[in-house]
Amino acid sequence: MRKNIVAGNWKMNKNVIEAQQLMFQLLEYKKNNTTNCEVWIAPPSLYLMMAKDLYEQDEIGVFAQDMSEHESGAYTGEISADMLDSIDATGAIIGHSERRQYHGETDSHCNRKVKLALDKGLIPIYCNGETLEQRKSGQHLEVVKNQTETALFTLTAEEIKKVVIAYEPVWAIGTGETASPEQAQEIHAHIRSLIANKYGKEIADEISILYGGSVKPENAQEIFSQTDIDGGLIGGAALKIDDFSKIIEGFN
Ligand SMILES: O=C(CO)COP(=O)(O)O
Repeated sequence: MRKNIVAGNWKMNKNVIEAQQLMFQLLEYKKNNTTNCEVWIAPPSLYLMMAKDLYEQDEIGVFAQDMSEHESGAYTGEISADMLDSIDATGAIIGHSERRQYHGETDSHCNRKVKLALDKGLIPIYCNGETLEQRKSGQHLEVVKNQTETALFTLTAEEIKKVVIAYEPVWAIGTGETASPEQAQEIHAHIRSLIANKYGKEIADEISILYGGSVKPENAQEIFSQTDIDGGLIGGAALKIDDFSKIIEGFN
């Protein structure tokens, strides 16, 4: 079902004490405030069980930042869908541009990961988005189309409904440069229409599409107010409770 979501991708930040502190702060915030969106976090995988123990009532969704394309076995360093399921994780981010850039991840890998996640009842947050070069040369719509089709269009209608998509233009990640609300809206509408063409409008209207890339307390509200933007995947500004809570309030 299409819902409003603010998700924090902590990336490779925070030691265990700092992570625990931020998890506590978020829980306190959730207990004391009514939020008009779901609140999810993706801490480093080392801390996922700690988050699950703390959020006893599933107040906050707990996501891995990545997940293996293999089911089990000799894959040193990897975490499987089955393992995430066994700790009752909510889901996993899949295909983040940093995984693509530094770890050679492709949309074919993403396709396998998304399927494995869905098979275990995990929510995949599938990330796509163009580079600066691709945008400058006017290829952004085509790039996002190819990414979306390769990674997701082998899914059934029932499966794709459960996927959350995060459009994250690479040039806006960690750079302080945000896509304008209009630029983001254009791509979000594009993604939704691709899904509508393949699966029908009813299905497309059920899918949450998040924007990621330098979302801050100052710009969250305007971004979230766009028709096809259902929330944000937040990096740097998810690391401080004050900033993250103000972004959540972008939905108030
Ligand atoms: O990559 C991101 C979230 O996954 C966005 O990061 P920033 O919010 O730091 O730009």
